[in-house]
Amino acid sequence: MSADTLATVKPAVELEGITKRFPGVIANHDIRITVEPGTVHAIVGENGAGKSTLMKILYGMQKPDEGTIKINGAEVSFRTPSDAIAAGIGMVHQHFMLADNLTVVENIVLGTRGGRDTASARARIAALAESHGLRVDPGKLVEDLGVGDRQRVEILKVLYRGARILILDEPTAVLVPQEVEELFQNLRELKADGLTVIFISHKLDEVLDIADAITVIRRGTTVASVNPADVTARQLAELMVGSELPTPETRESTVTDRVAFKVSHLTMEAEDHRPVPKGVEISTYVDKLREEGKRLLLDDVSFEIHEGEILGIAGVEGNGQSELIETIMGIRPAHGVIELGEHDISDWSTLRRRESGIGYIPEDRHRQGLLLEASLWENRVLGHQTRKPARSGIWINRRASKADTARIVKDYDVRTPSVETLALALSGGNQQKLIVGREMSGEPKFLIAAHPTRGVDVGAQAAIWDHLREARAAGLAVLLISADLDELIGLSDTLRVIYRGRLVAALDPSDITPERLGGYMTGAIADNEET
Ligand SMILES: Nc1ncnc2c1ncn2[C@@H]1O[C@H](COP(=O)(O)OP(=O)(O)OP(=O)(O)O)[C@@H](O)[C@H]1O
Repeated sequence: MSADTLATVKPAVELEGITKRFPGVIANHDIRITVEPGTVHAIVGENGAGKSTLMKILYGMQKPDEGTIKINGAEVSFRTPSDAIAAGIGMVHQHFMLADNLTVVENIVLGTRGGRDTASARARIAALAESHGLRVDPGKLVEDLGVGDRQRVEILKVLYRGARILILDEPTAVLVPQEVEELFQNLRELKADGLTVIFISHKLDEVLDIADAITVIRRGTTVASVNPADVTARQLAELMVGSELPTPETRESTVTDRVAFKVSHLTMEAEDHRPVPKGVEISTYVDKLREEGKRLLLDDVSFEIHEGEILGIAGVEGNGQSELIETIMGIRPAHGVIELGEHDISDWSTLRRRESGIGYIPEDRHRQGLLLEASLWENRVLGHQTRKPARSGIWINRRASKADTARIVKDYDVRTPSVETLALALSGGNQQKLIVGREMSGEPKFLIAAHPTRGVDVGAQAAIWDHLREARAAGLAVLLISADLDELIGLSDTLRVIYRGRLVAALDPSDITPERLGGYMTGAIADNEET
């Protein structure tokens, strides 16, 4: 673009003096951001800094109390997301909103006028995909697509609705390094085509890699707008938190020889669960299932975790991680044996498993982790009703529960006006900190940590890692499942990879790079062991 045309081009988005108040909290205060067209503009900030609120305002989901929004120089006032879409804004959510049982084309046209898979719809999608370099097979069922492809479908979906300004909410949280590189390539092409991308992320090195401009939000207000060429990731993190950060400690093994948790030959069929016929060995039965060509969601999974050990399981989402966790928690049946310490717990109820010392940080904090309509202290008690501090005789001890919630709020730096606040009023990262605090407070013997720091900022992430390391040093056994490869490599004592329901590799975390790990996860590097 030449200097003459630049002078006449209006900013794609101008936010001027945006303020949004909730009871007891000012989520946004006098926010000022200018996003130039044809750029990737990153917005970074701690948990609860106000990023989501701001994006909801820009996407018409919430109304600001004060301030103006201009799109391409014209002032707008959105009442609903449809208004924002009509103005050329598209939102790609972190959790994909696709129907698994429909094809790529059907998903893209769903909900648009016409809304059917017609030849002209197909032609338009093919043209969009071609011109923006968004490679994906239009006739495939979404359930057969990998995570990176699904994200491309989400991007195509908003482009199909005419978006010229795309908001991406933590788009790399679910991707392996190779997919991140592909996404960035896609974003560069979109930018070259004159589209504008607003990119929300906690991963500062990625932000520095892809963004043309970065705005830092702290405690609801814009504190800095920086050029990525002028800052390091560390300086950016310090701008975000307003103080200096701790450095990661060196690894010291705390692994003992006492087995805390063990699973043997866990196998789950895609079809309905049927019991293993009497007198038949599980491994013989599994071989038979394989011979019959049955699709296995878990395929003969065996491992043990010692006291003081963190076992990390890497894998692209959808390769059996959820099934594994659900089986261990007693939510979904599978063949095989599960042991906690001395006990065979395969037939125990979920409640009994929890009461016997299994802690669980679930992967979906909204569906499994929190009652959003309940207060923080009530959420503290959730799933721990029968134990201290909740239980006092047959009653729930409110005073003790509230005091313990206040302790968690302090120890885990949960940003909230009070323990009476409803969970839904907390930012995503602060909800996560509350769950981690609650599950660690139950003093579990064995902890399932599924994406324990998803959506939390660098400061809170370091704090959660410290808590996990401390508990491990005190003898806790942890099963860590995470899409954050640095987290997996940094925390795990032992690392396995799950691919199509099978544990395919046993790796030494001190001797692996995220890129090689990504290779195992996508099947590009084959098994390094047979069982
Ligand atoms: N509906 C609501 N009611 C009350 N308070 C709210 C509501 N939505 C957000 N808040 C508060 O506004 C503040 C900003 O939250 P927001 O979700 O915008 O933060 P964020 O920067 O997106 O955080 P994260 O990185 O954790 O997702 C927080 O203190 C949050 O508790």
